[in-house]
Amino acid sequence: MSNAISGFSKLSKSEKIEWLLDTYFTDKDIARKLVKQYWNSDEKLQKLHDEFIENTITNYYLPLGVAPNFSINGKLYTIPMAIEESSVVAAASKAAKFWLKRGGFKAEVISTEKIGQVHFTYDGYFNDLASFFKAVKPKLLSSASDITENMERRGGGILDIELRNKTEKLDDYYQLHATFETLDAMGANFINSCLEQFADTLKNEAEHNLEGNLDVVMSILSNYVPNCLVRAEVECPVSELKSKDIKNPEEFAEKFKQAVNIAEVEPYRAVTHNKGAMNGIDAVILATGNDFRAVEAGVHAYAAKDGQYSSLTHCSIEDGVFKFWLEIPLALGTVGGLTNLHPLVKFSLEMLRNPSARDLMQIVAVAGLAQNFGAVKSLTTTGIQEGHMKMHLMNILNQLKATPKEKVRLIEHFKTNVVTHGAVVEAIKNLR
Ligand SMILES: CC(C)(COP(=O)([O-])OP(=O)([O-])OC[C@H]1O[C@@H](n2cnc3c(N)ncnc32)[C@H](O)[C@@H]1OP(=O)([O-])[O-])[C@@H](O)C(=O)NCCC(=O)NCCSC(=O)C[C@@](C)(O)CC(=O)[O-]
Ligand SMILES: NC(=O)C1=CN([C@@H]2O[C@H](COP(=O)(O)OP(=O)(O)OC[C@H]3O[C@@H](n4cnc5c(N)ncnc54)[C@H](O)[C@@H]3O)[C@@H](O)[C@H]2O)C=CC1
Repeated sequence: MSNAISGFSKLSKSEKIEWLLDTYFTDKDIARKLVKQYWNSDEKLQKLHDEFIENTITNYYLPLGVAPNFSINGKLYTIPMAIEESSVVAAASKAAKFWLKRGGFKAEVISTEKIGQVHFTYDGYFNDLASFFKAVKPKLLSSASDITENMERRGGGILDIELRNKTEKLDDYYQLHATFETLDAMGANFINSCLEQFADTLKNEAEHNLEGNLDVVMSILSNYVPNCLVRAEVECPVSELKSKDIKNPEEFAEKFKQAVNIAEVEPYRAVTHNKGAMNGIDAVILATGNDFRAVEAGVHAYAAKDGQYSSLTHCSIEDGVFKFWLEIPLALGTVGGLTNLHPLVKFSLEMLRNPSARDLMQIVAVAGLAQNFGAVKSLTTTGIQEGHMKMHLMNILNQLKATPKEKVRLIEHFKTNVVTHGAVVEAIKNLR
């Protein structure tokens, strides 16, 4: 415990860095130089980034790539993607180009309801609590009117509050289960403020008008939003699947469907299958300044909604038509959070023509579907390594500190040779 420190948060940025260097690094000059190398030379811009979180010491770069040629409901988009993994942007771009010639992507928002809960305990009779809730519900709603005024003016606000009896799961456990429409905001802060107000009102009213003890445990939105759903899909006649990598479209369609069916019934495969979709989803979520932890948690809960973790995408072949679709819950914002603060987020949103939250839900779902299509297409044709390792080659060359000249020679060499880590090591050895 000799590294424990009290009052770290109160130190200045430089003091924090010096403490880190003294405590953990052998070559402090190199470590200090690295940390400072990532500072933006524009001090105002750096300060903006410093203030996003706490104890900031420097910036952590992720590449921002773009995938062009996405036709979504007849409109063309170039989709921004912030991600560290090679081949994801290439796969998205390739899938976009593939479907551009086959009718493009269709997407629709099914619902936009957000959820929040006040979790509380009550040791009296349920019937008493139910009558009390009925009487107090208008007060719960009106007590939050200061918070909801602006949202209501925009057409959103609180949709409903229900009392839920959870005592079969846990002694004395009840909830106020509230639903919200938060329009272009993800809504976490709005919902949490409403919930905390409900909790105060509930507690105060219970003290005077309810027999027994009512205790509020916590008030928080849920990141599980099964009624904030978006669907994206592609379809075309099986015969039109024919392309550079698909010589026999009927065989491809059957095998692709089989791969999706496997992910529907086999959790080990479903997790990896969905990871492929999340490659696209997370990259757009990050580029547009949304909360990827919230999205990840909610999407995976949805994938397990029927009691077993399963595929987020589905496939059918009916009457010679291949159809592939994805349905996911997404609580996104195009206002609030980081969206109006991070200059690259603003840039990304402008590139997407300043979408509403509903538009962004569709774009993100399409990115997920495209990514999953690209991965499963590779898996069921060439195998994943061929394309992925082709894209990963530059990372291996950089790891091996290849010179610019060596890179040119080896990129040429691997146009006709299979990329594996061993093969690249061998080839660079032969050159040197
Ligand atoms: C990697 C490709 C696209 C190569 O595919 P290819 O056929 O070698 O590409 P190409 O050189 O013929 O180019 C065709 C198009 O692909 C795109 N493309 C091609 N190269 C680039 C590039 N350098 N930069 C940007 N875009 C690129 C681009 O759209 C290009 O068109 P163009 O721009 O020339 O008009 C293909 O093999 C592929 O889609 N592979 C799938 C890769 C993948 O899914 N990667 C994710 C990481 S693996 C993983 O995490 C998930 C997984 C697989 O486990 C999920 C699962 O199991 O389901
Ligand atoms: N469990 C979770 O997911 C939690 C997430 N968070 C964080 O909360 C943030 C998101 O919260 P928000 O309340 O969305 O952001 P926010 O607190 O920045 O509020 C956005 C506000 O924008 C205003 N607004 C302007 N135009 C609007 C429009 N057209 N539609 C809707 N609202 C409009 C509204 O007053 C709205 O409340 C994210 O950064 C997230 O990481 C915070 C707590 C918990």
